[in-house]
Order: sequence, then C-alpha cells, then structure tokens
Amino acid sequence: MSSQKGLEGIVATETSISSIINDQLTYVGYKIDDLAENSSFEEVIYLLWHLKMPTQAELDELKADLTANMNLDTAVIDHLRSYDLSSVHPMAALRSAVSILGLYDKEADVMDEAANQRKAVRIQAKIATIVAAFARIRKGQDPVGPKEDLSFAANFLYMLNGKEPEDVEVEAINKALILHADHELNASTFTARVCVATLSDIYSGVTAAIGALKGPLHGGANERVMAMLTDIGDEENAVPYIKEKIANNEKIMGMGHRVYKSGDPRAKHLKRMSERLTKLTGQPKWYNMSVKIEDFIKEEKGLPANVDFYSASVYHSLGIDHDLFTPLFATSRVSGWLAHILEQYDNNRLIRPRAEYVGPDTQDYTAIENR
Ligand SMILES: CC(=O)SCCNC(=O)CCNC(=O)[C@H](O)C(C)(C)COP(=O)(O)OP(=O)(O)OC[C@H]1O[C@@H](n2cnc3c(N)ncnc32)[C@H](O)[C@@H]1OP(=O)(O)O
Ligand SMILES: O=C([O-])CC(=O)C(=O)O
Repeated sequence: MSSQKGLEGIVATETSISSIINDQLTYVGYKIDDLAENSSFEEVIYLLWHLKMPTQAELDELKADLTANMNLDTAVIDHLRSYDLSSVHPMAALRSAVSILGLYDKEADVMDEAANQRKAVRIQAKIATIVAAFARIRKGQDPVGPKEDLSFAANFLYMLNGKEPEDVEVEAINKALILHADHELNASTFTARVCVATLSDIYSGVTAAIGALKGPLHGGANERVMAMLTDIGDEENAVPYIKEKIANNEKIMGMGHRVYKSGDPRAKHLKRMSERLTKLTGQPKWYNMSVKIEDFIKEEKGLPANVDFYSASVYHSLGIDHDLFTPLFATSRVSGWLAHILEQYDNNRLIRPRAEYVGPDTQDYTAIENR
C-alpha cells in the first residue's frame, strides 16, 4: 500500500456540481466566464443547489427566501458580543457562530431532503449577516438587518457598512461571490463532504469546512496577500521583496495552485476588477504592484496567480477590512459547500481512506517504571 501525498491527482468522488477540465472551470456545465459576466450570485446559488438555471419565478422565490432568513436570533448576536473582540479573528468567530446557529435551529438534526434544503437557505443567508454583524460589533456599532429590495451582494455591503452601496461596489461583490462559489473538490469542500458522509448534520459540515478554508494554503491566503502588499509598500520594492522571499524559500501568497498549471480562470476577472477599482479609488499602486509580482513569479517559478491574489486588492479598494477577506470568501463558498453536502447525502457512502503505516515495527509493552 503506498500513499499519494496530499491526495494529489486522486479522484475521490463523482459530482455534477462543478468541473475543472483543461484549466477551465464550469458550474453545472456553464462556463465561469459567462456566469461572472452575466449572472447574479442568487442565480448561481440556485444553479449549484438544483443543477439547473432558475426561471424568473424560481429566482424571485429564492431571493425573497434568502432575504427573509438573513436576520439573526438575538442569542447568536449576544454570542458574537461575548467574544474577545480585540483579538478574535473573524474566521474563528464565523466558525463558532455557525456552530451556534445549529443550536437554535430546531431542524438541525432532521435529515430529510426538504429540511436540508430549508437549512441550506438559512445557513447561506445567515452567514452573510454573521460576517457583517461581527465586523460592526467589534467596532462598537450595532448590527444592521437586511433590506427587502436589495440583492444578496448589496445586502451584504448594506449590513456591513450601514448604508446602501454604490452600483460599482455591488457589481464587484456580486462578481466576486460568483467566482468563489464553487471549485470542485477543494480542501474545504472535501472536508464538508467527509464530515457529512458520516451522516452528521449540515451545520457540522459547514463548520468543519470553515475551519479548512481558514488556513493560508486555502482561503486564508487572500488576507495574507494584502498583508504582503502592505509590507511591500510601493511598486519599486515589489520585485526585490519577492526575490528575498523566494531566496528564503518562503511561499508567495496567492500564487500557485494544485490543479491549475497554466492559470486560474477566475484570476483574470479579479485582475480586471482590481485594475478598475484601484484606479477609481486613486490607488493604482496596489494593482501595479500585484502585476509586477505576478509577472515575476510566472517568469521565475512558472506559477500562476490564483483566485486569492487579485481579490485582495479588489476587497481593499472596496474598503473591506483585511481580516474580513476570508469570511467574505466563506460567504460565497458556503453555496458550494451546501451543494456538495446535499449531493453527498443524496448518494452517500462513508469516506474512509487508508493510511500507509511508516512508524516503528511491532514493539513490546514496557511497564512505566521500567522505561
Ligand atoms: C482558493 C485557494 O485555496 S487557492 C490557494 C491559496 N493558497 C496560496 O496562495 C498559498 C500559496 N500557494 C501554495 O502554497 C501552493 O501553491 C498551493 C498550496 C496552493 C498548492 O500547492 P501544491 O500543489 O501542494 O504544491 P506544493 O506546495 O507542493 O509546491 C510545489 C512546488 O512549488 C513551489 N511553490 C508552490 N506555490 C508556491 C508559492 N506560492 N510561492 C513559492 N513557491 C511555491 C513549492 O515551494 C514547491 O517547490 P519545490 O518542489 O521546489 O519544493
Ligand atoms: O480548488 C482548490 O484547490 C483551491 C481553490 O482554488 C478554491 O477552493 O477555490
């Protein structure tokens, strides 16, 4: 029995939700480029959960359902207030808060398909509110509830900032939400599937997935990209800074990908958004710096920028706190996690691989006083 480190190249499940073939990403067969240019996040949620595009009536119903479920139980808000607001990372707050949500959902352990669909709507809606509410609470502000006539993207910004966003901001967040929604068997989605394949509940699956997304080799990279750009400071410093990191064998955040070798198809959309938004905000240096890093790493190491790289300067330009970048990723990716959880329940088998044992040979037990 031999192992494949990091399960590279292992096909662990079948899915009808998304695919990466020849470096092209599709959701249910629809190209990510078409969806990013033409669709709304709510339409993509529907697509991922039902494996078909919604009619107008179906879309309207989902939108209304999401908005109606965005409000949080006061017990959950009280919980957010009880955290150490000066030090708790918003991803840790989100992970704990989603677990808490499950405690207040009477259907948490009801396993039929209709109940799971209802819980999916509640979780998708409330995650956006938790991220926004926590961000406000830690600034000493009260949480703001959703507005009925706003889209998911607009409501997220409204609940975060307490004022209605500009069209350009809504467009950017809507596109970012679409681009991050699903990605085949990435680490957090696999985590969610492993968890619910034991027939554990949907809240456990999403909580586990948030934990996996938090790490810097996965979703946590976007916050670190911005930390790196901030550290670099100006365009002239970009290449010398990166050269030094490479010389020290350090990884450059937002660069490289397990699956894509020629390039991450989502990155070009975020790159264009970054160029536009950094110009609009009068801070083109974030974009220019990013391009220098991308070109250098491509040339030097042959590695492409991944989805996390340009999302950093996009979110920064939208005035979003840097430690909210990964929670924003989670607000989108939860749609994919939920789709995969429902798919896993639908055709379940326990996920239980084997390990190649490389420890010592059989050993004799020695009583503690003789060791
Ligand atoms: C949404 C997402 O999750 S996208 C990924 C977000 N994460 C990041 O951006 C973190 C930085 N990137 C990385 O750590 C990696 O590229 C990963 C984790 C994304 C994929 O990694 P893997 O497929 O496991 O490749 P692995 O880490 O084994 O790297 C292979 C080689 O490329 C190098 N490499 C990979 N990524 C980078 C990087 N970002 N910077 C510098 N070198 C890198 C490694 O050092 C290694 O070199 P070696 O063979 O000489 O030792
Ligand atoms: O798929 C992966 O390995 C990581 C990634 O890009 C994502 O989750 O979007």
